[in-house]
Amino acid sequence: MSVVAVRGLSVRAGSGPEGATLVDDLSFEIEAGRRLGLIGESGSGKSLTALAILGLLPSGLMPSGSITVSGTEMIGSAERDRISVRGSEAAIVFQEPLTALDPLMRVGRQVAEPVRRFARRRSEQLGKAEVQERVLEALREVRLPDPARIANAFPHEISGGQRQRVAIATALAAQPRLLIADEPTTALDVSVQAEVLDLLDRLVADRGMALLFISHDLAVVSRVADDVVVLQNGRVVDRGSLRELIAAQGSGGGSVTSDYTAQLIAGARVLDDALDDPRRLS
Ligand SMILES: Nc1ncnc2c1ncn2[C@@H]1O[C@H](COP(=O)(O)OP(=O)(O)OP(=O)(O)O)[C@@H](O)[C@H]1O
Repeated sequence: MSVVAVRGLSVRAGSGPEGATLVDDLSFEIEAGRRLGLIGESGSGKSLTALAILGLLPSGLMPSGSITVSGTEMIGSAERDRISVRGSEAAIVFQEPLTALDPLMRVGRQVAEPVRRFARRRSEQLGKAEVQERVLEALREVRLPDPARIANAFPHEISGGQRQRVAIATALAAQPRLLIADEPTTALDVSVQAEVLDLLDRLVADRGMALLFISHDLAVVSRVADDVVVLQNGRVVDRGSLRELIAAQGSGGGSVTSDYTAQLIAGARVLDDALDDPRRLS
Protein backbone atom coordinates (compact mmCIF):
# COMPACT_ATOMS: atom_id res chain seq x y z
CA MET A 1 0.00 0.00 0.00
CA SER A 2 1.21 3.51 -0.78
CA VAL A 3 2.11 5.67 2.19
CA VAL A 4 0.56 8.64 0.42
CA ALA A 5 -1.88 8.53 -2.49
CA VAL A 6 -3.01 11.77 -4.12
CA ARG A 7 -5.82 11.23 -6.62
CA GLY A 8 -7.32 13.96 -8.74
CA LEU A 9 -6.34 16.71 -6.30
CA SER A 10 -7.57 20.17 -7.24
CA VAL A 11 -7.29 23.27 -5.08
CA ARG A 12 -9.50 26.24 -5.83
CA ALA A 13 -9.54 29.76 -4.43
CA GLY A 14 -13.00 31.34 -4.44
CA SER A 15 -15.95 30.02 -6.37
CA GLY A 16 -17.72 30.74 -9.63
CA PRO A 17 -16.12 32.55 -12.56
CA GLU A 18 -13.93 34.70 -10.26
CA GLY A 19 -12.45 31.61 -8.63
CA ALA A 20 -9.02 30.30 -9.62
CA THR A 21 -7.78 26.73 -9.89
CA LEU A 22 -4.37 26.68 -8.20
CA VAL A 23 -3.77 22.91 -8.37
CA ASP A 24 -5.48 21.06 -11.18
CA ASP A 25 -6.17 17.31 -11.17
CA LEU A 26 -2.87 16.19 -9.62
CA SER A 27 -2.28 12.51 -8.94
CA PHE A 28 0.71 10.58 -7.58
CA GLU A 29 1.52 7.90 -5.07
CA ILE A 30 4.61 7.24 -2.99
CA GLU A 31 5.37 3.86 -1.49
CA ALA A 32 7.50 3.23 1.58
CA GLY A 33 11.19 3.67 0.78
CA ARG A 34 10.52 5.69 -2.41
CA ARG A 35 11.43 9.34 -2.98
CA LEU A 36 9.35 11.55 -5.26
CA GLY A 37 10.49 14.99 -6.36
CA LEU A 38 7.76 17.56 -6.96
CA ILE A 39 9.34 20.21 -9.08
CA GLY A 40 8.12 23.45 -10.62
CA GLU A 41 8.66 27.17 -10.77
CA SER A 42 7.48 29.59 -8.10
CA GLY A 43 3.68 29.64 -7.87
CA SER A 44 3.19 26.29 -9.61
CA GLY A 45 1.32 24.79 -6.65
CA LYS A 46 4.02 22.77 -4.91
CA SER A 47 3.54 24.14 -1.39
CA LEU A 48 -0.26 24.03 -1.66
CA THR A 49 0.04 20.34 -2.53
CA ALA A 50 2.16 19.78 0.59
CA LEU A 51 -0.32 21.66 2.78
CA ALA A 52 -3.26 19.77 1.25
CA ILE A 53 -1.58 16.45 2.08
CA LEU A 54 -1.31 17.54 5.71
CA GLY A 55 -4.84 18.96 5.77
CA LEU A 56 -3.40 22.43 6.43
CA LEU A 57 -4.64 24.53 3.50
CA PRO A 58 -5.39 28.13 4.51
CA SER A 59 -9.06 28.98 4.84
CA GLY A 60 -10.52 30.14 1.56
CA LEU A 61 -8.76 27.41 -0.40
CA MET A 62 -10.92 24.40 -1.22
CA PRO A 63 -9.40 20.99 -2.03
CA SER A 64 -11.24 18.31 -3.98
CA GLY A 65 -10.29 14.79 -5.01
CA SER A 66 -8.73 12.37 -2.56
CA ILE A 67 -5.55 12.26 -0.49
CA THR A 68 -4.83 9.31 1.77
CA VAL A 69 -1.91 9.15 4.17
CA SER A 70 -1.38 5.66 5.60
CA GLY A 71 -4.97 4.96 4.55
CA THR A 72 -6.52 8.01 6.27
CA GLU A 73 -8.45 10.35 4.00
CA MET A 74 -7.29 13.95 4.41
CA ILE A 75 -9.96 15.71 2.33
CA GLY A 76 -13.34 16.18 3.93
CA SER A 77 -12.50 14.03 6.97
CA ALA A 78 -12.80 15.00 10.63
CA GLU A 79 -10.09 17.35 11.90
CA ARG A 80 -9.23 14.89 14.69
CA ASP A 81 -8.30 12.24 12.09
CA ARG A 82 -6.12 14.74 10.27
CA ILE A 83 -4.44 15.82 13.50
CA SER A 84 -3.52 12.23 14.28
CA VAL A 85 -1.90 11.91 10.82
CA ARG A 86 0.08 15.13 11.31
CA GLY A 87 1.22 14.07 14.74
CA SER A 88 2.42 10.64 13.79
CA GLU A 89 2.21 9.48 10.18
CA ALA A 90 3.46 12.56 8.31
CA ALA A 91 5.90 15.36 9.04
CA ILE A 92 7.18 18.35 7.13
CA VAL A 93 10.47 20.24 6.96
CA PHE A 94 10.23 23.78 5.58
CA GLN A 95 12.70 26.00 3.75
CA GLU A 96 13.21 28.21 6.77
CA PRO A 97 13.72 26.14 9.92
CA LEU A 98 12.63 29.02 12.12
CA THR A 99 9.12 28.43 10.73
CA ALA A 100 9.06 25.14 12.58
CA LEU A 101 11.11 26.09 15.64
CA ASP A 102 9.91 28.23 18.52
CA PRO A 103 12.52 30.99 18.95
CA LEU A 104 11.83 31.21 22.68
CA MET A 105 12.21 27.55 23.51
CA ARG A 106 15.46 25.66 23.96
CA VAL A 107 16.13 23.12 21.20
CA GLY A 108 15.97 20.12 23.54
CA ARG A 109 12.45 20.92 24.71
CA GLN A 110 11.29 21.24 21.13
CA VAL A 111 12.65 17.85 20.15
CA ALA A 112 11.23 16.33 23.36
CA GLU A 113 7.65 17.07 22.31
CA PRO A 114 7.50 14.60 19.37
CA VAL A 115 9.64 12.13 21.36
CA ARG A 116 6.93 12.09 24.06
CA ARG A 117 4.16 11.95 21.46
CA PHE A 118 5.74 8.87 19.87
CA ALA A 119 6.10 7.20 23.28
CA ARG A 120 2.45 7.95 24.16
CA ARG A 121 1.32 6.38 20.91
CA ARG A 122 3.11 3.21 21.91
CA SER A 123 1.78 3.47 25.48
CA GLU A 124 5.33 3.83 26.79
CA GLN A 125 5.90 5.70 30.03
CA LEU A 126 9.10 7.74 29.71
CA GLY A 127 10.91 9.29 32.67
CA LYS A 128 12.69 12.62 32.33
CA ALA A 129 16.10 11.02 31.87
CA GLU A 130 14.81 8.70 29.16
CA VAL A 131 13.24 11.60 27.27
CA GLN A 132 16.53 13.48 27.53
CA GLU A 133 18.49 10.48 26.26
CA ARG A 134 16.15 10.09 23.26
CA VAL A 135 16.43 13.81 22.49
CA LEU A 136 20.22 13.55 22.43
CA GLU A 137 19.97 10.43 20.28
CA ALA A 138 17.69 12.30 17.81
CA LEU A 139 20.23 15.14 17.61
CA ARG A 140 23.08 12.67 17.16
CA GLU A 141 21.19 10.96 14.35
CA VAL A 142 21.15 14.18 12.33
CA ARG A 143 24.90 14.43 12.85
CA LEU A 144 24.89 17.45 15.14
CA PRO A 145 28.14 17.97 16.97
CA ASP A 146 27.95 18.24 20.75
CA PRO A 147 24.24 17.37 21.05
CA ALA A 148 24.12 18.31 24.76
CA ARG A 149 25.17 21.88 23.96
CA ILE A 150 22.75 22.13 21.05
CA ALA A 151 19.88 20.79 23.18
CA ASN A 152 20.53 23.54 25.67
CA ALA A 153 20.72 26.31 23.05
CA PHE A 154 18.00 28.57 21.70
CA PRO A 155 17.48 28.39 17.91
CA HIS A 156 19.19 31.75 17.30
CA GLU A 157 22.31 30.50 19.07
CA ILE A 158 23.07 27.86 16.43
CA SER A 159 23.86 28.14 12.71
CA GLY A 160 21.31 27.95 9.88
CA GLY A 161 22.51 24.49 8.86
CA GLN A 162 22.33 23.29 12.47
CA ARG A 163 18.80 24.72 12.79
CA GLN A 164 17.71 22.78 9.71
CA ARG A 165 19.18 19.60 11.22
CA VAL A 166 17.22 20.31 14.42
CA ALA A 167 14.05 20.82 12.34
CA ILE A 168 14.71 17.46 10.64
CA ALA A 169 15.31 15.79 14.03
CA THR A 170 12.05 17.27 15.32
CA ALA A 171 10.15 16.10 12.23
CA LEU A 172 11.54 12.58 12.50
CA ALA A 173 11.33 12.11 16.27
CA ALA A 174 7.75 10.85 16.04
CA GLN A 175 8.89 8.24 13.47
CA PRO A 176 6.62 9.37 10.60
CA ARG A 177 6.10 7.15 7.56
CA LEU A 178 5.94 10.16 5.22
CA LEU A 179 8.38 13.07 5.24
CA ILE A 180 7.60 16.14 3.16
CA ALA A 181 10.62 18.37 2.58
CA ASP A 182 9.58 21.72 1.09
CA GLU A 183 12.69 23.43 -0.36
CA PRO A 184 14.62 22.31 2.74
CA THR A 185 18.00 23.52 1.53
CA THR A 186 17.16 26.69 -0.40
CA ALA A 187 18.03 28.99 2.50
CA LEU A 188 21.38 27.30 3.20
CA ASP A 189 24.91 27.88 1.90
CA VAL A 190 25.79 25.58 -0.98
CA SER A 191 28.24 23.44 1.02
CA VAL A 192 25.72 23.03 3.83
CA GLN A 193 22.99 22.25 1.27
CA ALA A 194 24.91 19.22 0.06
CA GLU A 195 25.38 17.94 3.63
CA VAL A 196 21.70 18.33 4.46
CA LEU A 197 20.66 16.60 1.21
CA ASP A 198 22.98 13.69 1.98
CA LEU A 199 21.59 13.51 5.50
CA LEU A 200 17.98 13.40 4.26
CA ASP A 201 18.91 10.79 1.70
CA ARG A 202 20.48 8.56 4.35
CA LEU A 203 17.72 8.99 6.94
CA VAL A 204 14.97 8.24 4.45
CA ALA A 205 16.83 5.14 3.21
CA ASP A 206 17.59 3.90 6.75
CA ARG A 207 14.00 4.27 7.90
CA GLY A 208 12.27 3.19 4.70
CA MET A 209 10.16 6.34 4.78
CA ALA A 210 8.29 7.79 1.82
CA LEU A 211 9.78 11.17 0.87
CA LEU A 212 8.05 13.97 -1.02
CA PHE A 213 10.82 16.40 -1.89
CA ILE A 214 9.69 19.79 -3.18
CA SER A 215 12.00 22.10 -5.10
CA HIS A 216 12.25 24.43 -8.06
CA ASP A 217 15.73 23.07 -8.77
CA LEU A 218 16.12 19.85 -10.74
CA ALA A 219 19.78 19.59 -9.76
CA VAL A 220 18.81 19.45 -6.09
CA VAL A 221 15.93 17.06 -6.72
CA SER A 222 18.22 14.75 -8.68
CA ARG A 223 20.27 14.13 -5.53
CA VAL A 224 17.40 12.74 -3.48
CA ALA A 225 14.54 11.62 -5.72
CA ASP A 226 13.88 8.46 -7.70
CA ASP A 227 10.95 9.83 -9.67
CA VAL A 228 9.77 13.33 -10.44
CA VAL A 229 6.49 15.08 -11.14
CA VAL A 230 6.86 18.41 -12.94
CA LEU A 231 4.20 21.02 -12.21
CA GLN A 232 3.49 24.15 -14.17
CA ASN A 233 0.61 26.46 -13.27
CA GLY A 234 -0.86 23.77 -11.04
CA ARG A 235 -0.90 21.08 -13.74
CA VAL A 236 1.38 18.10 -14.29
CA VAL A 237 3.41 18.63 -17.45
CA ASP A 238 5.76 15.67 -17.04
CA ARG A 239 6.40 12.73 -14.80
CA GLY A 240 8.69 9.74 -14.68
CA SER A 241 12.09 8.65 -13.50
CA LEU A 242 14.93 11.10 -13.94
CA ARG A 243 16.46 8.70 -16.44
CA GLU A 244 13.30 8.74 -18.58
CA LEU A 245 13.00 12.50 -18.53
CA ILE A 246 16.65 13.10 -19.32
CA ALA A 247 16.63 10.46 -22.07
CA ALA A 248 13.56 12.06 -23.65
CA GLN A 249 15.26 15.43 -23.53
CA GLY A 250 18.43 13.96 -25.02
CA SER A 251 16.48 12.70 -28.01
CA GLY A 252 15.35 16.21 -28.79
CA GLY A 253 12.19 16.60 -26.75
CA GLY A 254 9.61 14.07 -27.88
CA SER A 255 6.31 13.33 -26.28
CA VAL A 256 7.51 12.70 -22.72
CA THR A 257 9.18 16.02 -22.08
CA SER A 258 7.50 19.41 -22.19
CA ASP A 259 9.41 22.54 -23.16
CA TYR A 260 9.31 23.52 -19.52
CA THR A 261 10.94 20.28 -18.36
CA ALA A 262 13.51 20.67 -21.15
CA GLN A 263 14.39 24.09 -19.75
CA LEU A 264 14.65 22.67 -16.25
CA ILE A 265 16.99 19.95 -17.44
CA ALA A 266 19.10 22.39 -19.43
CA GLY A 267 19.32 24.68 -16.43
CA ALA A 268 20.21 22.05 -13.88
CA ARG A 269 23.47 23.15 -12.37
CA VAL A 270 24.88 19.77 -11.47
CA LEU A 271 23.18 17.56 -13.95
CA ASP A 272 26.49 15.96 -14.78
CA ASP A 273 26.75 14.78 -11.20
CA ALA A 274 23.35 13.15 -11.51
CA LEU A 275 24.34 11.51 -14.78
CA ASP A 276 27.55 10.25 -13.22
CA ASP A 277 25.70 8.73 -10.29
CA PRO A 278 24.17 5.48 -11.57
CA ARG A 279 22.17 5.06 -8.35
CA ARG A 280 20.07 8.08 -9.28
CA LEU A 281 19.42 6.98 -12.81
CA SER A 282 18.84 3.26 -12.49
N1 LIG B 1 -4.13 31.60 0.49
C1 LIG B 1 -4.09 31.77 -0.84
N2 LIG B 1 -5.11 32.40 -1.49
C2 LIG B 1 -5.08 32.55 -2.84
N3 LIG B 1 -4.07 32.13 -3.62
C3 LIG B 1 -3.04 31.50 -3.04
C4 LIG B 1 -2.99 31.29 -1.63
N4 LIG B 1 -1.83 30.64 -1.33
C5 LIG B 1 -1.19 30.48 -2.51
N5 LIG B 1 -1.91 30.98 -3.53
C6 LIG B 1 -1.53 30.96 -4.96
O1 LIG B 1 -1.48 29.61 -5.39
C7 LIG B 1 -0.44 29.42 -6.35
C8 LIG B 1 0.43 28.26 -5.93
O2 LIG B 1 1.12 28.63 -4.72
P1 LIG B 1 2.23 27.69 -4.03
O3 LIG B 1 2.64 28.38 -2.77
O4 LIG B 1 1.73 26.30 -3.94
O5 LIG B 1 3.39 27.75 -5.11
P2 LIG B 1 4.83 27.09 -5.04
O6 LIG B 1 4.96 26.27 -6.28
O7 LIG B 1 5.03 26.39 -3.75
O8 LIG B 1 5.77 28.36 -5.14
P3 LIG B 1 7.12 28.74 -4.33
O9 LIG B 1 8.18 27.90 -4.94
O10 LIG B 1 7.28 30.19 -4.61
O11 LIG B 1 6.87 28.43 -2.89
C9 LIG B 1 0.28 30.75 -6.46
O12 LIG B 1 -0.21 31.41 -7.61
C10 LIG B 1 -0.13 31.50 -5.20
O13 LIG B 1 -0.15 32.88 -5.43
